[in-house]
Amino acid sequence: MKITKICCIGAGYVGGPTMAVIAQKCPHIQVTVVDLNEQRIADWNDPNPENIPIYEPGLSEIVAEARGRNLFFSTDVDKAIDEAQMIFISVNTPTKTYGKGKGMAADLKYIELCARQIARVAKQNKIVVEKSTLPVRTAEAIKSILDNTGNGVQFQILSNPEFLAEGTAVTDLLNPDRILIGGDTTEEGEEAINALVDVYSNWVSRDRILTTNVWSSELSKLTANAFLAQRISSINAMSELCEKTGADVNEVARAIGMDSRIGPKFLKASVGFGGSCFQKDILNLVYIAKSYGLNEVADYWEQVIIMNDHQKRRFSNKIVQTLYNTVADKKITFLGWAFKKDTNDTRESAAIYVADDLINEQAKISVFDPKVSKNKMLNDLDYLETRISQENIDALSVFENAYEACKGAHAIAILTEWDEFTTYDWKKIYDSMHKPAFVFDGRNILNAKQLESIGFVYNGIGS
Ligand SMILES: NC(=O)c1ccc[n+]([C@@H]2O[C@H](COP(=O)([O-])OP(=O)(O)OC[C@H]3O[C@@H](n4cnc5c(N)ncnc54)[C@H](O)[C@@H]3O)[C@@H](O)[C@H]2O)c1
Ligand SMILES: O=c1ccn([C@@H]2O[C@H](COP(=O)(O)OP(=O)(O)O[C@H]3O[C@H](CO)[C@@H](O)[C@H](O)[C@H]3O)[C@@H](O)[C@H]2O)c(=O)[nH]1
Repeated sequence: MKITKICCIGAGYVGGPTMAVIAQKCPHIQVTVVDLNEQRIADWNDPNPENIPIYEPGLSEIVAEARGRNLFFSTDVDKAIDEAQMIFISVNTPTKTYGKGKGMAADLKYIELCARQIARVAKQNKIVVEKSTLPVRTAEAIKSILDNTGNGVQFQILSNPEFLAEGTAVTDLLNPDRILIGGDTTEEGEEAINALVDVYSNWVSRDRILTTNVWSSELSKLTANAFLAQRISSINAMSELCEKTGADVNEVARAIGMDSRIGPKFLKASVGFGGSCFQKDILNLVYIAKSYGLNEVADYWEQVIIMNDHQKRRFSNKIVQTLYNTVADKKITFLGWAFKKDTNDTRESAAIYVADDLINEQAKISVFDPKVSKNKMLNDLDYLETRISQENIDALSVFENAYEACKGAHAIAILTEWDEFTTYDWKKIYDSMHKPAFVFDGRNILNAKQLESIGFVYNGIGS
C-alpha cells in the first residue's frame, strides 16, 4: 500500500517534530497533526515559525519549509482521521494519579479515547501506529476497541516507538540509530509494516529499520529507557562514593567509558535525571513486572528511581549544609530550570525538586533559564502541591538576565547544562555576590580551578 495521507493525533514534543521531519522528507505525503489543545495548534500555526510551541534546534526551519505545503496542524481530529490511511497516536501517557496503579502505571485514558475516536470515524481500512510509549500488550487493547466499536473496517496496529531525545530531536529524527516497527506476522500485518518501512526509507537506510513482533517492539522502548536511566543512576551512585573517597567521578567515568563494552555515553554524573520519560517509563515497567508477580525484577528497576530521588535530595541537602545549615532568607540563584539543555521542557526537571526542598527551608530562589518562562516554573512548583501558589510566587524570582539573577546571591546552583553558562564572566558574577560565594555545579560544566582562583567555593558532583 502506498501511503499518501498521514494523520498524527497529538501535537506535542513527539508528534510535532516527528511529523515535521516526515513531511520534510516525504513531500509526496500529506501530513496532518491534530490536537484537542487549541492553543497548541494555534502556536504551531503561528506565522512566525520561531514561535512554534516547542523549542528544538533546527525545528522551526523544518516547519517553515513544510508547513502549508504538505504539513498541516489542525484541531479537526475527525476530518484528519477520516482522510488518512495511516494514523499515528502520539498522545501523552503520563503516570496514573488515581485509582489502581496510582503513581506507577501508565494512564492510558488518552490512548483509549483516540482508539474510540478512530473506530467511530473510520470508514475505510486504516493502519494505526502506536507512537506513544506504551505498556507491553497495549496493542491488544487498542485492537479490541477498534474491532468491537468500529464500522466493520479492518485495522492493522503497528508499534513504532520513538527514541528521540529532547534538545537533539531534529538530528535524532534525521539520523536515527534505528527505526523500530512491530506488527502482526500475518500477511496483512506484513503489508502494514512494509507501508511504514516505505515511509521511513525515504531518508533512513533499510539496514537501520528493524521489524519485530508487536510485543517486542512495545517492550523494547521501555527497556531502552530503563537501561539508559540505569546508567545515570549507576554513575550518580558512584558520585557519592567519589565524594567520600577522594576519587573524581569524571575521571572514573572516563576510565570505565573507554572499555568498549561499557562505552563513553550517558555516564555524566548530575543532579539527577529529569524529563517526561525516564521516571514514568521505569515506574510503568516496575508496575508491569509486579502485575506478573515478578517482584525481584520490579525491585531491581525501582532502585534506579530510588537512586535518582536520592541524588536530587542530596544536592539540596548539600546546599543547606554548606551554607552553615541554614538558607532561610538567603538568595540562591539557579542557572537553568529545563531538564536538560537545548529544550524548553521542564517536566520532572531536577530543578523543580531542588527548588521545592530549598523553599521548604525558606530560601529565596532566583532563576535564569534562557528558554523557560516564569509561568512554567510556577506551574511546575504548584503541581507538587507542597504549598499554596502565593507562597511559590513569593519564594521565586525569575530574571531575563543571568548577571541580574546572580546579583546579591549567597550561592549559585547550576541545574541545567546550557552551554552559555560556561562562557559567562564569572569574575563579574563573583564581585556581585555575598561572600563566601558558593557555586554548586549540578552538571559539572564549570571550570572548578578557574572559579576557585576567582575566590568561589566550588562544589561539583562526585569530586
Ligand atoms: N517527549 C519525548 O521526548 C518523548 C520521546 C519518545 C517518546 N515519548 C512518548 O510519546 C508520547 C507523547 O509524548 P509528548 O512528550 O509528545 O507528550 P505531550 O504532552 O507533549 O503531547 C501530547 C499531546 O497529545 C494531545 N492529546 C491528548 N489526548 C488527545 C486526544 N484524545 N486527541 C487529540 N490530542 C490529544 C495533548 O493535548 C498534547 O498536546 C508519550 O507516550 C511519551 O512517553 C516522548
Ligand atoms: O549522562 C547523562 C545523560 C543524561 N542525563 C540526564 O538525563 C535526563 C534525560 O536525558 P536524555 O535521555 O538525553 O533526554 P530525554 O529527552 O529524556 O530522552 C530520553 O527519553 C526519551 C523519551 O522516551 C527517549 O526517546 C530517549 O531515547 C531518551 O534518551 C536529563 O535530565 C539529562 O540531563 C544525565 O544526567 N547524565
